Amino acid sequence: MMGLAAVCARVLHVYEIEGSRVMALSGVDLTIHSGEMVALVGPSGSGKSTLIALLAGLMRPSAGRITVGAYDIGRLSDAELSRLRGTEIGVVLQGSARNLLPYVSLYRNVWLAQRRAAATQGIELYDPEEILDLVGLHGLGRAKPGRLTAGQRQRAALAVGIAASPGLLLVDEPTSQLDAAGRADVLAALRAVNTKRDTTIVAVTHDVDFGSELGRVVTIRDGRVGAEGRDGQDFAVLAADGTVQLPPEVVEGLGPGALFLVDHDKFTVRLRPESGEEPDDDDQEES
Ligand SMILES: Nc1ncnc2c1ncn2[C@@H]1O[C@H](COP(=O)(O)OP(=O)(O)OP(=O)(O)O)[C@@H](O)[C@H]1O
Repeated sequence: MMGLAAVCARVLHVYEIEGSRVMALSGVDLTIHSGEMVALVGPSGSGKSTLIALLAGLMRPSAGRITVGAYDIGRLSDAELSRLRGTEIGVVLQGSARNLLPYVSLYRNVWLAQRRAAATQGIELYDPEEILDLVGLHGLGRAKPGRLTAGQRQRAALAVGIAASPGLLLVDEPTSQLDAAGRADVLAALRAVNTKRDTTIVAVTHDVDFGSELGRVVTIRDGRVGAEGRDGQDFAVLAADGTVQLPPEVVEGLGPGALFLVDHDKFTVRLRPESGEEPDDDDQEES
């Protein structure tokens, strides 16, 4: 299946527990293109898991819109969401054990995950051995999860996640508790899935180095898209309501109340020069 795009538009999510409300997401605007690999990073409690659960259709947003491919997640029934998760959207939960049945072989784990998709017409299924090869577990089809290293188990969890050839693969903390070699193997497996199957991949991670290896790094801060990293550079992101978050250290450096010059003709914004600072050529032209 072709990679699925995912679009979040002004997404809000509120949890209600015992009469109190927690605003977990407060206006997420994010477009993930078909075939992209994206890391979601950010401080604990910033809303990453909430966002991935919404993309997986495990919950519906309190407000705003989430589309995955042609599906509007907020408008689907529970049964439709459940079907989507077993087929077009693959989900790998945090902790490989939660994705694997311990008492059957890897081959059987992948095969069982394919059963539901097999009943849905038009989905191309690969042989479980081929899927295990893709994530670097060649020859381990007969092994049970308990015999594997932590890194191999995580890749087996990925194999189960892609068993039904999803267009979007969502992975929560794929490298937690892995050593450097295990992390490199998981990265290679994700890259193989992305390039050979064109699967769109979104991974939540606390591991910033791993995240930057995926290419596009989206920082979630206080329930919103706080920043983006691409090719080693950091970018601030304009939200649909016109706000831009800056990293806390930049806010501290500039000081609250710092002014930005808005050029309405050029649709540009830049930091107002300090008084006494030489204006640049542009400023002279304009004055
Ligand atoms: N089921 C829930 N009920 C109530 N509040 C919740 C629930 N799940 C998350 N929250 C709250 O929503 C906010 C966002 O949590 P979330 O788990 O999405 O953040 P996170 O960035 O994934 O954090 P972590 O990196 O620690 O996993 C936090 O304030 C959290 O306490």
